[in-house]
Amino acid sequence: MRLSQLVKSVAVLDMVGDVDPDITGLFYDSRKVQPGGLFFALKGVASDGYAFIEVAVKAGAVAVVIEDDRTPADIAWVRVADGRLAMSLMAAAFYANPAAGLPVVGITGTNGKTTTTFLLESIFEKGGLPAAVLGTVNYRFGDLSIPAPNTTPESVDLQQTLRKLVDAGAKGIVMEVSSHALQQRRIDGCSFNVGVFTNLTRDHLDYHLDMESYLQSKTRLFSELLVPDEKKPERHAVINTDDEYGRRIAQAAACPVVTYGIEKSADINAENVEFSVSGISCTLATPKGRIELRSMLVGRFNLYNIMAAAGAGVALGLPLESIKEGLEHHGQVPGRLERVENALGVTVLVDYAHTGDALENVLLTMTELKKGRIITLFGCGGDRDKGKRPIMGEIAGRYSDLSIITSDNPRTENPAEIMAQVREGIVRLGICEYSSYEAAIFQEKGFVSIEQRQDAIRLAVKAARPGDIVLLAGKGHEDYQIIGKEKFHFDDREVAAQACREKAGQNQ
Ligand SMILES: CC(=O)N[C@H]1[C@@H](OP(=O)(O)OP(=O)(O)OC[C@H]2O[C@@H](n3ccc(=O)[nH]c3=O)[C@H](O)[C@@H]2O)O[C@H](CO)[C@@H](O)[C@@H]1O[C@H](C)C(=O)N[C@@H](C)C(=O)N[C@H](CCC(=O)O)C(=O)O
Ligand SMILES: Nc1ncnc2c1ncn2[C@@H]1O[C@H](COP(=O)(O)OP(=O)(O)OP(=O)(O)O)[C@@H](O)[C@H]1O
Ligand SMILES: N[C@H](CCC[C@H](N)C(=O)O)C(=O)O
Ligand SMILES: [Mg+2]
Repeated sequence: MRLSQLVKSVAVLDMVGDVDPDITGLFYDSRKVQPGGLFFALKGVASDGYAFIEVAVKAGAVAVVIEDDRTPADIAWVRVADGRLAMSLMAAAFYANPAAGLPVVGITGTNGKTTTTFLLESIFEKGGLPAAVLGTVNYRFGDLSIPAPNTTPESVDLQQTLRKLVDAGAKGIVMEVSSHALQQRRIDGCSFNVGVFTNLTRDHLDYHLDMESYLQSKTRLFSELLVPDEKKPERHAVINTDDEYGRRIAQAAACPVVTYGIEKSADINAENVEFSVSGISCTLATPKGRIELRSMLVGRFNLYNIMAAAGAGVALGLPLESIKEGLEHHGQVPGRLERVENALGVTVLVDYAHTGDALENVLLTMTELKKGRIITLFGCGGDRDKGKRPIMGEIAGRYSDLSIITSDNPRTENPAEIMAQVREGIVRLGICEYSSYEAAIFQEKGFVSIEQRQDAIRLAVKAARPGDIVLLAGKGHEDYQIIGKEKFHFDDREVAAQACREKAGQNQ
């Protein structure tokens, strides 16, 4: 595609170059530029992309997009006010707007996005619209599964992936929209039909700095990206109005809002709710009618996810029967309260709770359902929000009989320091600290710190008695551990299964 054609999709401030090069690819990282590429020189947190123009040109870039007053020599360039926005719009144009003609649902919020995408994928399927799904676990459609380095990919990768999945036959798109993606305009080239808000609680304050800024980035989806237009005149916001931030977002929405909630009266409410170890049964009252539902998902927080998915289905005008079937017959959401089968009589669950709110919700559910004791193992990721560490420590300590602090993905931080910050939260409860030997035979409420996650999981299994719940939190579906800048294979489910087999073998 010619550069002049590509720039039609953006507001150009200035443009220089005697030729109109044919652009064969879009790149935002000089290290990945291919000959014929258009390079976007973006100002980032860690570096300024302008500094890499020379490298990009050497690698074959034929034009650059810049967002400041400097002017590169000997290369065609385009100046725009916001490079990331321009990149999103150009990427959509370059890949022939894969999302334009399809129903597209974007889900945002601190917790519950991945779970809700799985429910919606199932609803779309039952409604005869097999959907492409992009989120934390992977980017997928049918047999195609692409690894997901980020929950929401950078705009160029997003549009390229959507093109691939739509060409493979996807009839709808369901995607998680992270606050980073909203802030960085990764999704501005996508035309959404429905936006879903799940909830907002503390996370990512390393990046957003405070809750107001975090809220503002989430709000963009509803106030700026769901404005009805001639291409998509029917757009809807589906919002959890039990959440105080949800109520504020509903007021800022640029399109009709479908509200849902358990506590407050909303367009979608749940009646006759029964929670048990085997799932949730309830009647969903929706503007289109009632749905009698039996879900295999466990816990009150999952009822919110069910209502979010039902709300999106209703907003899209899908038949109630498809919504019911989709919600009742979906696969296991990987690493979300995923059971590790064992012969010990212990309920071993792997879960992705990596925020205080998620951990509290899961532990409240466990507290309601428990027959024995609760053993919780978790850590906190490095190079991420430090403030949530003691909060998570305190929550684990409050609800668990034994808390095991361990390493998550330490990244470039020292795991022992991260664990010490988690420990501060538990210590303030005055709970007894055990050695690993004492923890294995614990009688009283206590906690222990074990840095190697594998050893920590073995200890959790060793300490468990029949009837106990072992919750392995924070890494969910992840099959790796990031230490320094390297990724090593690590899967809580595999390690726990092995530990259970070993213990069962010793018991015989
Ligand atoms: C904090 C954050 O979101 N950072 C993203 C951001 O980086 P940045 O703007 O700071 O980039 P930078 O490193 O300063 O570099 C500036 C520019 O120079 C370029 N560059 C850099 C070096 C070089 O040699 N050549 C070159 O061209 C970079 O590619 C970039 O375009 O833009 C980069 C390019 O798109 C992203 O790769 C990067 O994501 C990093 C890897 C990341 O870890 N992001 C996480 C926090 C994230 O996005 N998470 C969310 C939420 C997860 C959830 O809770 O579900 C997600 O959607 O996954
Ligand atoms: N609606 C909810 N409210 C609070 N906690 C939830 C909710 N749904 C799930 N959780 C908890 O949060 C964890 C993460 O859930 P899920 O992966 O669905 O969220 P997410 O928003 O996709 O997270 P991420 O930001 O990491 O992508 C779950 O493992 C569970 O512990
Ligand atoms: N998408 C989340 C995942 C956190 C998972 C946890 N295991 C960690 O590495 O911190 C994030 O980037 O904050
Ligand atoms: Mg997710």
